[in-house]
Amino acid sequence: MLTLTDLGLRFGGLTVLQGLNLRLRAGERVALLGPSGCGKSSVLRVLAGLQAPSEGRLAFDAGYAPRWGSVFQQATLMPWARTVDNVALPLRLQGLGAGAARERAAAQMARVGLGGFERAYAHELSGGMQMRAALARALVTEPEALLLDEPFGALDEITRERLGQELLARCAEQPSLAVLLVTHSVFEAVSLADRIVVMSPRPGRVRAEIDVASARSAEGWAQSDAYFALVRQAQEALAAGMQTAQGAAA
Ligand SMILES: Nc1ncnc2c1ncn2[C@@H]1O[C@H](COP(=O)(O)OP(=O)(O)OP(=O)(O)O)[C@@H](O)[C@H]1O
Repeated sequence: MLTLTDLGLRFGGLTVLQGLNLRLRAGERVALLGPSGCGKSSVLRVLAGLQAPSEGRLAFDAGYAPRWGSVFQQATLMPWARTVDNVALPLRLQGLGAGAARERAAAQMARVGLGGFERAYAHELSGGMQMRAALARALVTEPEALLLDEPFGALDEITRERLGQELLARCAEQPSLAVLLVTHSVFEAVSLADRIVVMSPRPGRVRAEIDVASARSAEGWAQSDAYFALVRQAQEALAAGMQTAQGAAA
């Protein structure tokens, strides 16, 4: 779907990303894992076109227009608008009429388990429901890929787990949907991703790639030995990156 080659990003004297290479294929879920401040969100902002890279190249494969849906840690719903109008916003921005946009937004809300809450305001929804609304808003334009920046980070453990499983179910329904997920949780990465990209501390580059898809089992994955082996592998890759950085700074 897309390739990032030798991506570099600088803000004044601060080098955030350097020589970062990343490939995302259609239908693939990739988790970006790395220490705080290593530039994970910056990678997403470059992909979403919100941030111009200082160097390197972003190339889309033939046939793919860069159509993204994004969800961030905060649901960022407009507090004065009903949920259906929040979800309909990207369609309205594309020029769709209010009636048609609301109809598609309501259908999308039903798909994420928010049927019946179309007229609710954000303060009437729980944190998990607000995140569902943000997911519906990201999916309402039927994007080819989702950019998820710690979307479940502010939720309680059970809601987080449930929304993760719902995301997997959604991906199974739409097999071509690609997902790039920024997370701090190695458990979440191994639970949800096909491939984990571990970044080094700033300047961020790819330190290790861990293949999850070929080890994943359909049943009881999160209780399996293979799951815990991959969790350990991801933890070790993260820790090794930190040690290298501390060594370099010493
Ligand atoms: N617009 C900006 N101007 C200046 N510095 C910036 C800008 N955007 C990001 N940075 C800096 O780039 C670095 C990486 O930020 P980024 O948010 O991408 O990291 P992250 O890995 O997502 O962090 P976290 O895991 O804590 O969310 C940080 O030091 C941040 O202060």
